[in-house]
Amino acid sequence: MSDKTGNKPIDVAVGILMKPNGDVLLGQRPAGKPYDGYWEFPGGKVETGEAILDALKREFVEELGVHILSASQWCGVEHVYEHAHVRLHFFISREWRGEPQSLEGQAFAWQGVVGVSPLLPATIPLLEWLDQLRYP
Ligand SMILES: Nc1nc2c([nH]c(=O)n2[C@H]2C[C@H](O)[C@@H](COP(=O)(O)OP(=O)(O)OP(=O)(O)O)O2)c(=O)[nH]1
Repeated sequence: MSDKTGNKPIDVAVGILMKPNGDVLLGQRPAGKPYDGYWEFPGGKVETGEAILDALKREFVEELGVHILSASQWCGVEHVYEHAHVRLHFFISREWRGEPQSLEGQAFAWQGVVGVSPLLPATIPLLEWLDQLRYP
């Protein structure tokens, strides 16, 4: 659905790398992007004609040098920011190759109970759902 300004949502592929102990990887948005300094799960915009899972894999290679081997689609969240109307497609991956590297100069952190802040507003509700999944 378009928002009240008539803008179509932008699809964003987002990945939650999850270790066997439940720890998940978060990254900090680099300077120059909207909401720089905020924490998020790694990912980025889906390009025209690109499958969402392909976008996820591409973003992880570009940002972190990580090759996602498998990922399952988890949930979708739509959010209207002042800079964009986004439709976030969250995936959970437990299988990847490579250690995350900071290829875009961003900080990242493995977290159990998430303690980094601030988080992107649309991502905040996900944490409670994620904890229900990780710590039933
Ligand atoms: N990666 C990611 N993006 C999120 C999350 N939560 C959330 O609201 N977003 C929003 C912020 C941005 O508006 C959008 C992602 O776009 P982006 O600008 O980071 O994507 P990109 O890396 O493709 O950027 P660029 O090519 O335009 O530089 O999704 C999240 O947890 N992870």
